Amino acid sequence: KEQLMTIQSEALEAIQGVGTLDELNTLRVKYLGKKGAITGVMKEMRSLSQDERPLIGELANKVREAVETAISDKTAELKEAVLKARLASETIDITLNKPQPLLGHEHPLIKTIETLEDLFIDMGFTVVDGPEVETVANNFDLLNAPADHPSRDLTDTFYIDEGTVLRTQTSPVQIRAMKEMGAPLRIVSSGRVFRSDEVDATHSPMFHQLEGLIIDETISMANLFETLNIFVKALFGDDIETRFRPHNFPFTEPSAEVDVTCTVCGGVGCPACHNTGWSMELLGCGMVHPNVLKNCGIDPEKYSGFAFGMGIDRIAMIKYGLDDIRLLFENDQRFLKQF
Ligand SMILES: Cc1ccc(OCc2nc(C(=O)N[C@H]3CCS(=O)(=O)C3)cs2)cc1
Repeated sequence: KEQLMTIQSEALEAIQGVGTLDELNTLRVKYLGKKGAITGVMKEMRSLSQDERPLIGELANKVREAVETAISDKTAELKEAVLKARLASETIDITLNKPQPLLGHEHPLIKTIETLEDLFIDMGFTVVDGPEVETVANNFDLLNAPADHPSRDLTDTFYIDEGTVLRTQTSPVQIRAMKEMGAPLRIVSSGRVFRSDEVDATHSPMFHQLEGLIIDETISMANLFETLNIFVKALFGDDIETRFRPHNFPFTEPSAEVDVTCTVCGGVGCPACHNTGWSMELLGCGMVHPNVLKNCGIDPEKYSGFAFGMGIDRIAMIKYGLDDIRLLFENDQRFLKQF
């Protein structure tokens, strides 16, 4: 009797103390197995008297049940603990903010080109494109540039060979369109142009230009002024004014350079416009020179037209308040991701 009670208290205490299912299994074998402690006592029952045997047998079963219950409870407890530990380690907090995918940004120059082209498309122009490597004829001769015109010099123009250049303006695209499509015509062309200028905060050997050209039977200087006025107000806002100063270009006569009131101070004068109140020479324009019409097979007696050109990089710099044109070409992510 004492043996059984000792076995029970040892077993129950040992079961309480185990940490893992393996240890618990070892205890189950130790107490309940074929060679276990309780089985051992049962075997010694033969030595007991007739009247003692049933008593001890009953007690032994009670001890076995107590140990089995304790083991199954502990098994459940340990399994529960294992499950809880596993759930804790595998918990995913869905409210954590995951790193956002890097989104692409449209380059400020592309945004400006798209804005400008959309404005002219809304005014009835068609966008045309052309090669960046051009013939001297399309880039100078057919544009009525005299043979000794300074713009032809190596200081201004990149030559591929004697008859081939990197275009210095997008005008050759308009020349090609005039030769291929004839009049009437309403086109804009934009793209990269190349000038072997000095490089500084406002000059780059490669920059971007947008040019427009209208040719029809009754085109006048008034149409030109109004078209550019509407364009400038659409781009910079209604209270921006334009000023046309006489100028001359080989490909237009008469010609004008266009100033617009400073987009920073609205015209009262500020550091951005050197206190003049004006953004100078934002674009140039003029009536297409009759020689240019003739060079492209269009009768200047029947047709007239106007043309204009602007530096897109310059407009982007004004629109986004940039002070160095090179920011547009360096591809510095810190700059680009702001747009
Ligand atoms: C057949 C054809 C006939 C005429 C043409 O005249 C295009 C024109 N461009 C300008 C002009 O001032 N352009 C400059 C503005 C700033 S810039 O980017 O440096 C170039 C005036 S008239 C074009 C094509």
